[in-house]
Amino acid sequence: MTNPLSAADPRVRAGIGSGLRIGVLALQGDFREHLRAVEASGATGIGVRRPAELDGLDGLIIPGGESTAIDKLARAFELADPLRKHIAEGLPVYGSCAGMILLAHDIADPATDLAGNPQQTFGGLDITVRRNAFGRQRESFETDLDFRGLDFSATENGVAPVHAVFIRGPWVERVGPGVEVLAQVEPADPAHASHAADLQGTARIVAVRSGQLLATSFHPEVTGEKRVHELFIRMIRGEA
Ligand SMILES: NC(=O)CC[C@H](N)C(=O)O
Repeated sequence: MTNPLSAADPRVRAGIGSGLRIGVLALQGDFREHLRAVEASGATGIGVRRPAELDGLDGLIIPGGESTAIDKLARAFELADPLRKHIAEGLPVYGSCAGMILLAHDIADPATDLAGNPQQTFGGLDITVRRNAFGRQRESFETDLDFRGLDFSATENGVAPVHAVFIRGPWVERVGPGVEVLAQVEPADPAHASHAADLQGTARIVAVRSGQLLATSFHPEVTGEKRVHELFIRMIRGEA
């Protein structure tokens, strides 16, 4: 439980991320949008392409994009193993979409390369994800979600509505012990269908947290939604 910052708190005036160094893995995908969101919070945003750039970070964001490409590039740039080490040592990490896939322990349907080797992840989050899960016909859609822990004015883990944009996003098929579910897409009531996802009547998990790791299937960085990055910053600060 956290207390909302009072208006007198210098962090409110300076931006809640002020004084933090937050890296964004900048190999492929929409890292520029995340860097913008980080800078908007008052933190210093650092594009990470080399292992040495992981040192001294307060947190790291793995952006949306293509998880197979980010995996290959991370290995080619010799970032994958140092990143696994930092995650194991407790570096706070937020992954959106492809970033969620890269934080997952398991992929239900991993892509394989030409030699038949399955794509790899950095891991850290005890979840199984399914890629491109929301149906072939209309893989991208928008919907409103109830997101736990975003209403910082509430005393207990306040739920707040979030407008979420999904772009060929994954869903979470399994959560291990200690993984908290923060948001799900509910099957649309056909009378009030607000999204095109074919959920076959089953709610699907699209946001999770475990310790210092946060992941969403959707992209707050493209809608100007600041509260998910704010939650991540509060996690870094030990306030959420
Ligand atoms: N917008 C995204 O990040 C899409 C993720 C992509 N479908 C993947 O498997 O990596």
